[in-house]
Amino acid sequence: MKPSIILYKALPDDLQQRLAEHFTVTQVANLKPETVQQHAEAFATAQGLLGSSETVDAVLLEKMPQLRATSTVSVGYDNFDVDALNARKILLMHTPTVLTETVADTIMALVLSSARRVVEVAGRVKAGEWTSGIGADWFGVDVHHKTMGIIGMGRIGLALAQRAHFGFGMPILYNARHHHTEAEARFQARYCDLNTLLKESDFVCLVLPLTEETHHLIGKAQFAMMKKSAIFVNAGRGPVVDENALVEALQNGEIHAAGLDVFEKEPLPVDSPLLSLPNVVALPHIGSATHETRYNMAACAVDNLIDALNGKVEKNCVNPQVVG
Ligand SMILES: NC(=O)C1=CN([C@@H]2O[C@H](COP(=O)(O)OP(=O)(O)OC[C@H]3O[C@@H](n4cnc5c(N)ncnc54)[C@H](O)[C@@H]3O)[C@@H](O)[C@H]2O)C=CC1
Ligand SMILES: O=C(O)C(=O)CO
Repeated sequence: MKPSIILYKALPDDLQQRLAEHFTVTQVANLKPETVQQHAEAFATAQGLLGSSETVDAVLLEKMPQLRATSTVSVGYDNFDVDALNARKILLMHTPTVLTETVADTIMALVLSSARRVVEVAGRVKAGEWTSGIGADWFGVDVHHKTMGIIGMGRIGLALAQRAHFGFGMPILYNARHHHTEAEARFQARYCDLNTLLKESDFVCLVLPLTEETHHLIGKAQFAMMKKSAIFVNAGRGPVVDENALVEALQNGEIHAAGLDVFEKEPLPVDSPLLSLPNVVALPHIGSATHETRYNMAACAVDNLIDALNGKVEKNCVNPQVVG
């Protein structure tokens, strides 16, 4: 008999078919308590769980006593209670690598659009304000050859450094938990402590996972250390930044501008003060959102679940130690 799984995300037809070849699939809209209750039997017998963005905590796991593997269509897994999964020896699979280059492209888009005020001035053109030659009030600031500081030199940080170094001639500073010899050799990236990075960078780019350690890592004191001309970019996770402190830093001119793909609360509330600041480019968490990459992530997540339920955890597994 095929193992049963819960699918809580719409997938392309061919991937849905691939899942159905291996599993008995129950598709649900989300993992809200009402949904779980409505499909109680399917949750009670499911050995696998595949989807993205929803919270997977100890309360949900209690409803899934047979669960052996979860597969998220994302590289970040801060929405999972990993301790609770480990305690039950449930595997957690994720999708690193397939999205790396696309997310690095998005970060460069944020760097360029916030520095050159692309969104703001394009809006002024559409509003009919371009009626004569433009003056300094339409100007931005240069990106090329400015110093880029990368907080979190992992897969995406490295792909960002590559773009900034080879494409824009930017000196790279970075902070991470370990020295990154590849970044140092290929891009002459210089390791520095966080405070030095904040003080010396023209662009401060955050590509960190959300953990207990990184929660509100960047707050009032950190914005105060940045240059007044600094542009702050966050494409990691919203809660790594104290958003009230960010708003204050932007309003008080402590930093020049911000480019943001992630927020403390998503979707960003329509009354967020960030939305009324002209020096903020706010995107709806589109780091990996291209047709190609979202397909590749979904395909990777499907393969990951098939592998995990067959005991194969050589790649894309967050907690392979729970096997055996
Ligand atoms: N905006 C978006 O759509 C996307 C956002 N992300 C976010 O980007 C994060 C990074 O992804 P990858 O580069 O693939 O992960 P990765 O695991 O390769 O890199 C993370 C880096 O952060 C460093 N790090 C972790 N804790 C740290 C700390 N306390 N201080 C300094 N450095 C620390 C690690 O050493 C590592 O170098 C994901 O966890 C996710 O939250 C990822 C994909 C898309
Ligand atoms: O993969 C992730 O972690 C995202 O944030 C979306 O691609």
